[in-house]
Amino acid sequence: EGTPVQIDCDAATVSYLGPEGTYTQEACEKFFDGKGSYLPYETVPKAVQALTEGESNYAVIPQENTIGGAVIDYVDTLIANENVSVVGEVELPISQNLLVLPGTALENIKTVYSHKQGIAQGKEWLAKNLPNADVIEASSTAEGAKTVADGKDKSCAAIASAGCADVYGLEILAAGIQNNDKNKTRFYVLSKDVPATAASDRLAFIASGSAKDLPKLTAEMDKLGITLVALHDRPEKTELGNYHYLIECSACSYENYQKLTQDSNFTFRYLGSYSVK
Ligand SMILES: O=C(O)C(=O)Cc1ccccc1
Repeated sequence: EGTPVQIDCDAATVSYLGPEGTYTQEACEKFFDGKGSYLPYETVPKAVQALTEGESNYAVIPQENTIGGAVIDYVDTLIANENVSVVGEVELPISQNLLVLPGTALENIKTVYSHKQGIAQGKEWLAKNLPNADVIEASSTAEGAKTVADGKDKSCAAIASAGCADVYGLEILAAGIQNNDKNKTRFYVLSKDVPATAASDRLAFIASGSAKDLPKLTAEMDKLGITLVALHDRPEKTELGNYHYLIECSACSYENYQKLTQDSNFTFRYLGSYSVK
């Protein structure tokens, strides 16, 4: 029942947060089986803009991390781009590393670069091992690694993937420095296609309106046997107490989603029904 997600990996042109070596690139390769072509962009909004303007036919964006939580800027990007749908999800285990120029010792390091999520994930390790280092936010983990490589300054290090060591000619000074061994990031695969409705692993939508209407919605979900997987609130920017709720569920048919929308004070935007890789 309903339209399923259809993806031709060979024909996929995928925009993502670059440069080469980001975790998002790993997510792209996992989802599209290493097929298709990948176009790196400086920021997530630019990668999504590439999709909406037709430079790519998919965009992959980080959405939530075990340690850092929702990447709120990227949730906002999804909310702001009203004509994109979610066609897939990737869950990627994340292991963080401290990358340096070859021959750098821990004592040399004064500055550490990473993406906001990489900084959150390495926080405990940094507090213990480099308590006096300045931590500087980069647009991505790979951008931080590239900054260290290009700068040729042995007082600098980056928190990034092991793959970035190869890409940028850096050395792994410490491996597995994330605070938690179960560290994972969830990524969304976006498209401009009409959202699929056939039953799948997950179903996502945005409910916009007042917080006071949320208990009724979740009670209704419970009654229909729908499992809540994640719920993120972002301000609707109208008045305090009004939100866009990004809601992801499992065990939810499109028919049951439609039941939720009936007789509710929220405004709904359906994002799609899709599988998790
Ligand atoms: O900066 C990256 O490599 C990203 O893809 C964003 C990110 C950063 C840290 C963990 C997961 C995703």
